[in-house]
Amino acid sequence: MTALETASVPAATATPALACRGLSKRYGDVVAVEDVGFAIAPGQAYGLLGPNGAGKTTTISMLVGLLRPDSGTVLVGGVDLAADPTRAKAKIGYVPQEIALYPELTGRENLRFFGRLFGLPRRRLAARIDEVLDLIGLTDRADTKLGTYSGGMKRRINIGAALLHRPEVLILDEPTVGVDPQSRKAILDGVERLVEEGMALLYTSHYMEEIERVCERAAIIDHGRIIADGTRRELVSLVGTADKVELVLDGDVETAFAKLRAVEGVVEAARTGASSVRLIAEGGRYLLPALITAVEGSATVTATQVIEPDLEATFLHLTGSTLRD
Ligand SMILES: Nc1ncnc2c1ncn2[C@@H]1O[C@H](COP(=O)(O)OP(=O)(O)OP(=O)(O)O)[C@@H](O)[C@H]1O
Repeated sequence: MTALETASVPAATATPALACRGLSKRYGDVVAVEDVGFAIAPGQAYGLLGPNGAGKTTTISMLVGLLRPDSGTVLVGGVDLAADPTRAKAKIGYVPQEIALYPELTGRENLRFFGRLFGLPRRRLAARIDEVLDLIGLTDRADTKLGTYSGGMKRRINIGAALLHRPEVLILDEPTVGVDPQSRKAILDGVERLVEEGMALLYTSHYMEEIERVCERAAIIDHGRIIADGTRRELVSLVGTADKVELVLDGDVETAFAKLRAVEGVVEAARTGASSVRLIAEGGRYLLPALITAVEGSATVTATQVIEPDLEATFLHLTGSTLRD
């Protein structure tokens, strides 16, 4: 079961770790972000899912105080970012897409450098670096030069740097783009651990599998606007409850196809090959026995696949384009 499926709605009374309302930003004629708003409770992971250019990075830049919004407000742990930027920013750990680290220093030395920048006292910092290295799974490589690290390991050090000052909110902008599978796993595992420990997380990605795994709730963002938000269940229900059912048949496929089309619940049917058909069916996963029975006497079903609606399907449904366009 994914995080999105087990979501619980946070108590309305809790102060959100991060909240924004009415955020908008234009670049000349380009509306990069328009009227974006959401709230993330402590211990909750919130996803921003959208294709490249949807406005995710612009949104984040406004949330972390790097870009002044044309309009809208940002509250970090109840602190207004515009009114008290120092206190608000101290609660945020931000990991940008670009990696900015020192290749001649070791992983540990890079973390020490960033810790000193944050003004963390030397003794507390050493212990905190050990904790962070454990969390990002790089204790073993901590004392080798960063220049020898893979892209994914560098990204993990970048995440570690953002965690040193124990932020209340972690903001990750496409953290797994271009990283190796081992680092991807380490990043996702580490992030899940942090959320379990009570950190609020904002996670942007155009990989819907990651959003589904990590985030309780998500917003689908396209052309700068949030076009839908909610739990996975709420989001996919926008597509309807129909499943895609693919069958491979052996026998008189033409007759079997005609019989399948007539089964109650089948809303669409297409031949996808000499012996294969694709059906769109309400509750398709429960309809399989009826489909198999329906073709008896004409053909036998030799393989089946049921594809339930996912966030990708939701995105396609809402925007008419795929996430990876
Ligand atoms: N500095 C800028 N000047 C002009 N236009 C910009 C600028 N930054 C972003 N844009 C435009 O604003 C829109 C949103 O861009 P943004 O980078 O926020 O999208 P994104 O979802 O983060 O995509 P990506 O993952 O590719 O960064 C795009 O149309 C982009 O071209």
